[in-house]
Amino acid sequence: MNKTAQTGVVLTDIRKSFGNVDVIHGINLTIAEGSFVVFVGPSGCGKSTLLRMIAGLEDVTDGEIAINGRDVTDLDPSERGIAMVFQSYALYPHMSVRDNLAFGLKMARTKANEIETRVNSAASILKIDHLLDRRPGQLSGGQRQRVAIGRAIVRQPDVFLFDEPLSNLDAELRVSMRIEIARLHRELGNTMIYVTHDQTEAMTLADNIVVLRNGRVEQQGSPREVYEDPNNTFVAGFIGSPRMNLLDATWTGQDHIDLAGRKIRSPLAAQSPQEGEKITFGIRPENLAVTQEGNETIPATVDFAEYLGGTQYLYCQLDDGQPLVAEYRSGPPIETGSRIGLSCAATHHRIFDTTGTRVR
Ligand SMILES: Nc1ncnc2c1ncn2[C@@H]1O[C@H](COP(=O)(O)OP(=O)(O)OP(=O)(O)O)[C@@H](O)[C@H]1O
Repeated sequence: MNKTAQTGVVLTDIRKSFGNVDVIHGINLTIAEGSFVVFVGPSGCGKSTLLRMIAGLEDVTDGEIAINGRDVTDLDPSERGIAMVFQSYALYPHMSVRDNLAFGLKMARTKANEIETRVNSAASILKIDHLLDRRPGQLSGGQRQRVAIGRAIVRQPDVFLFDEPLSNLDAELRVSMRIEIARLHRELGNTMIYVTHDQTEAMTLADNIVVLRNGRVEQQGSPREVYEDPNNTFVAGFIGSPRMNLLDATWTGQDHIDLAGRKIRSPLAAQSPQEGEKITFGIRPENLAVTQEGNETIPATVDFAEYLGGTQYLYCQLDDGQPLVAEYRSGPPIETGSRIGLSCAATHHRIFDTTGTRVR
């Protein structure tokens, strides 16, 4: 299909090099109109570079970017129908909030009454009406970030781009601003593309997550898909906190694996590894059942029991020395140093081959 006939944001074989260093290696992505997409990945994986190329703040070395059916690859940022919110707020300190909100519209020669309508509407959506006459220096961090978002709203863009907008805020404010941004998306319904290295932010905001590593897409899917059905050990280990346990094990055939000297039944689908083949056995902390040590369970020693009130994270060691985290919710707290037994239903087993690719 012709890429420019599609709505939303379509990236076709996007590449980026800085000098002779290739940082984005041919990314193809379709971001549906009206969706909230989050780019996540470790530091340096190319999240911001990709966002800045969509914004037009960075040239693409090769490939095409289309927004709502228009090829914008070579257009200036102001011609793309986007508005970007930066981590640093980028407000003008000598101007009032009202003038900060209005500035871009004035530059674009928007009529005064139209500016007033849009500024008042954005201020009302963001609940900053009472702050319009203040200067940025007289605002809290959270209020400044609202003004920065307001400046994007008044431009009525097709696509909002957020580059780690909450990372300068303290933990509590980050949570409340996260809820605000989710509300904003529901109210406005625009396409939003959001960059963060915080996978909790990604999970809670996104309807679609793009997991990046070294300038490549490792997986794109709903939060549930990337959490429940990671393509590989990288995604499995990156999404989720505490992360999925990824343990060395051996496929022993006849629907069994050997983990730390214990045989576990784990029926494998069509792509079974060879008998005796090494595999990586993945299991989320919350899917481990903690009981007393016994024949039917995997024995472990609790190195550290973290008590969080409603739940406990048990940092354990299997008898072959492999570390593992188990989440424990029922029963009285377990003490550091305890011996426990672990079990897990086969539906929660995730099996990866030696290349890290998921086989089940
Ligand atoms: N102007 C530049 N010149 C040279 N290399 C750059 C430039 N900008 C970014 N890079 C490199 O490109 C790669 C991707 O950087 P980018 O900022 O996109 O990563 P990121 O995933 O956003 O990281 P972070 O989470 O740390 O912000 C990094 O290796 C970085 O060093």
